[in-house]
Parts: sequence; C-alpha cells; structure tokens
Amino acid sequence: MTSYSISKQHPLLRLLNYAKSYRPQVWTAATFTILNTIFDLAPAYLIGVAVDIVVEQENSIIAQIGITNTIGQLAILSLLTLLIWTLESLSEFIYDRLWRNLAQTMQHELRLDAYSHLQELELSYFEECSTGTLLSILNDDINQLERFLDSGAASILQFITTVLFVGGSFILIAPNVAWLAVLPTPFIFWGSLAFQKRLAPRYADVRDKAGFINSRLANNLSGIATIKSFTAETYERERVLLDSEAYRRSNRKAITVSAAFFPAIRFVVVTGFIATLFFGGVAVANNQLTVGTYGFMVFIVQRLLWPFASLSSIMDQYQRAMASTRRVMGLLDTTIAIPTGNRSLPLKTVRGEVHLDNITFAYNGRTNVLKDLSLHIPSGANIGIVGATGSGKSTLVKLLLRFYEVQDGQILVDGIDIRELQLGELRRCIGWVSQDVFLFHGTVAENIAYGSFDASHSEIIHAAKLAQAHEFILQLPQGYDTIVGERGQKLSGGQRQRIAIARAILKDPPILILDEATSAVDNETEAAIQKSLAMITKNRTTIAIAHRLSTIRHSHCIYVMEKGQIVEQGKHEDLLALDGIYASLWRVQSGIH
Ligand SMILES: Nc1ncnc2c1ncn2[C@@H]1O[C@H](COP(=O)(O)OP(=O)(O)OP(=O)(O)O)[C@@H](O)[C@H]1O
Repeated sequence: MTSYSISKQHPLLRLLNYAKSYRPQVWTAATFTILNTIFDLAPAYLIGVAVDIVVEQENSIIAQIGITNTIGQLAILSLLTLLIWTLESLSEFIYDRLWRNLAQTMQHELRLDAYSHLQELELSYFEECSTGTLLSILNDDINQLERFLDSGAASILQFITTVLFVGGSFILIAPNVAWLAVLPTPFIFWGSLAFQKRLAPRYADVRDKAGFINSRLANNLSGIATIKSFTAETYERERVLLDSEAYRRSNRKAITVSAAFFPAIRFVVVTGFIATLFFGGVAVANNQLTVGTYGFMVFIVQRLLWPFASLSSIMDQYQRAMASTRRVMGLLDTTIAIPTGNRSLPLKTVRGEVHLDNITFAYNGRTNVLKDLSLHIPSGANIGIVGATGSGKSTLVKLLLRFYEVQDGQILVDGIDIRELQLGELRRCIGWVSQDVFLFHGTVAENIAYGSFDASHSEIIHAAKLAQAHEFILQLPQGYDTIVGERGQKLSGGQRQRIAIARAILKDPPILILDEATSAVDNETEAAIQKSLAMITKNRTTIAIAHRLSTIRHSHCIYVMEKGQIVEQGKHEDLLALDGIYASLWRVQSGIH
C-alpha cells in the first residue's frame, strides 16, 4: 500500500538537490576523501621507489634530483613517507568527521521535514496509508540514508579515485603491461551494473515488506486488549509470522543476488592480477621493465582491482539508500490536498457565526454522506444535532474543521468561506471534543493544557473543575502529575472524556463542538457537566451532537439528521409537538410508550 507519490527524477539527484545548502560541506568532505585516498595509495609508489633506490642506486629516480648517495636517498624517502602518513591521518580525520556530521544533519532535517509535511497532509491520507508504513519511512528509511552518508559516499569516492589514480599511473609508467591489468575492469563494470539493475527492485520490495510488518506490529500493539479478549493470540502470531516470512523471503531474494556478486567479481579480478604477475615478470626478464616498476605494479594491481570487489557492498548500500530516498522523497512530494487559504481570522475578532450552505460530501469514492445540507448557526447560539448512527453528524463537524473538503456548496464562518481562511486560524477558533478522545502519553495537567501550552496551573485546575474532572484527578496517585499512559489507557472512558472537555474549555474557543462528549459518563456526572457547560456555552457558538437527548434538550435549536439530510428542526418542545422522529426517540429514551 504505497499511496505516497513516487518521483520520476533519479533519487540521487533528488538527494543532492535536497542537500543544496550543504554543498560547501559536501565539496570539502569530497576533496579530503580524494586526498586521503591518494595518500593511502602512496605507500605502493614508495615501495617502488625504495626498490628503485636499492637496485639502481646512483641511477635511481631520486638520484636524478641530485642526491646520489643511497643512504641520503633512503632518508629522503623515509621523510616523505612520514609526511604522507601524517597527511593521510589528518585528511581521514577531516573527511570522516565531515561526512558523519553531514549524515547527522541530513537525517535530522529530513526526518523533521518529512514529519512536518506529513502533519500537513489531510486526514484521508492517513486513512489510506498505514501508520506502520509511515513509521518505517520516518525511521528505517531515514536511518538507511544516514548510514549511506556516514560511510557509503566516502567509499564511492575512494573507489573512483583509486581507479583513476592507479589506472592512470599504470598507463603512464608501463603502457605495455597496463592494458592487462585494466582489461578486466569493463567486465567488472558491466557486471556491477547488471547486478545493480537486478538488486534495485529487490531492495524496493524489501523496504515495502518492512513497511507491512511495521504496520502489522503497530496495529497489533495498539489493539492488544482486543486480541486478548478474543484469545486471538495464535491467529495474530500467525499473521505476524506470514508478514515476517514475506520480509525474510524478500530479503533472501536480494541476498542471493548480492552474495553472488563478490565471488563472480573476484574471479575476474584474479585474471588481471595473474596477467600482470606473469607478463610483467616476462617484461622484466626481457629488460623491458625495471624491477622497481614491476614490484610497484604487482603490489598496486591489487589496489586497482580489489576495490571492484567491494563494489558489491558499495552498490548494496547505494541501492538500499536510493530505495529509501525514493520513499522519503515520495512522502515529501505528496501534494497537500487541503491547502491553507490566505485570509486571516484573528481569534479575538471571531463572532462564531457558522453557515453550511447546500453542502454535499462523500468520502473518497463512496456514496454521498451529506446531501445538499444547509444549516445556519447564529453567533453565540447553541445547537444540538441528533440522528441515527451513520447519518453524518460527525462528518458535518469534521467538514467545519476542514479535515475533509466539501464536494459541493460552501461552509462559512463569520461569512467567509473556510477555504479562504488560514487553516491554523480556522482551527484555533474551534474547540472540538471528539467521539474518541485521544490523550497523549504524559501527565493529566499536560493533557488538559494540550493546545493551550501557556496555561497556568490554576487555569488548568479551573478548567478541570468546570469539566467535573477535578475531584477524580485529585484521587489519582499523583493528582495532576499522574501519567495517563499511552492514549490515556490508565483512565476510564468517562474520565478521559472529562479531560478532553477540560482541554476544550481551557482553549476557550469562539466555536465549541461537543461530539458525544459526555456519552461515557454516568447520568449524575453528566448533569453536573451540563450545568458547567450551560455557563461555558453562554454566548459561545456551540454544536452538540448526542444520542442521549437530555444532553441537547435545552439547545436553541435541535436538528434531526437522517441519511445525510436534516429532516426536522426546532426547539425541544416544537419537535415534540411535531411528533416525528425526535418525538419518538424522546418517548423511547424517557420510557413513555
Ligand atoms: N473516514 C471515513 N472514510 C469513509 N467513510 C467514512 C469515514 N468516516 C465515516 N464514514 C462513513 O460516513 C457515514 C457517516 O459517518 P459519521 O461518523 O458522520 O456518522 P454519525 O452520524 O456521526 O454516526 P454516529 O452516531 O455513529 O457517530 C457512515 O456511513 C460512515 O461509514
């Protein structure tokens, strides 16, 4: 299930483009990596020169700069060696530190960017994409990229430098034998490209499978109580096993290809080595090559060819990183289907007039949930919405919050189409107590102050008192500092609801939405909450959705919904007099037959 978009541009280009602001660091790190590789290759040349000194003595290469004494030549060579080793260590320190810090910066920024973008996406995106898949992008894929930048980028540069430097030296020093050593490289190149082509889709599949298993695990952990109550442990273990097995199988397919690479390449490498060893030796015997050059060549041919063998792990890391880049960039490329408008709606100026004008809405690809629905809530009015389950009540308020976009008609707040408003400002002026309350892992006080982060402790307590939550909070082990557990699971449903009400009260919004906000509390507590709410909702636009009619009976206007339409509306008494759906519901609930 990959509903994030996949860009057509090569992921490496995307990554480089993304790292644009770090170009100076990238260039410096690359330069020092190349320098370090050259210093690292130097000992082979130095060995060649050493052999040249002891064999050729006053005719050696160093002798040509004026030092004919062998001891003097060796002393110069030793000093040169010391200098090169020092530079090698220094350059290694510099490039290693730069690449690794860059990896940290990039993973930090990418994760933050990806998360920030994700937060901007509409609710339906999250309904399509599983949490596990998104988690695996935010964690695994970004960590994969971090590993690649940590060492992979340097490995690639080291490889290219070695090949160019050693290959170039070969051609310059001994063009007759050089071609023998270089001969296998096109085969190795061709081979690695072929392997790379075969590996890429396999790693993409591995990443997808990792996403599936993450999603299964995340789902099961949050539904653990359901699993236990249905004694579905064996069933779930089986499902995890199947996903895990699919992940293993997918990895196996990638491993088979990647593991075959090394032996295959080694076979080609060894032919180059043997050829240099044999034909180079023949050239020395025929006085066509000096012993020093031969020694250098035999030693260095391995430095030229063996990196081709490590090409497999470099390719491996590269392919994994590119698969991850594709997924992360795909997420970053996902267009925001509900963009913010530009018009400002300062909180202090909001009157709270809400007008739903002929709205029609259907969830993605489904039949209409709301049809030509119109509703006008004057500023400061309290309205109640009732209706059969699934009639579209919650959908209506979610549209007001602009979680989804209406297909037809418009929603106006203070006479302005909400699509024109800045999304943040629209949502800041609405307090929403949803049907399924979500509490964050943290203390009771932190949860009440969620969204009102500057609230003082006394303001938090005041809100809790109005929500009839203060008493029970005081009885918790650490009072307001009690940790509520993930999703507030250490509290009862009714307690969670009261904390959510306190949260909305503390926010003090011009428009308050209570969607079955007191459905889980007992009648007595509800009556107490109603008393507080009567105070809070005074002169504040309030939309209360309830199945329990006593909750909304005192509303200025009650709307009865059926199949996405308003079928009755009026005050409690008017609706009873109408003797329609509301009246019959009221009779059922109050026990009148
Ligand atoms: N995210 C969604 N994606 C697809 N369909 C949805 C989604 N949310 C709700 N629906 C469908 O929309 C219809 C209206 O749902 P809604 O939650 O608005 O009803 P409701 O009147 O609030 O019901 P209840 O009283 O049970 O809370 C239902 O048929 C439901 O299946």
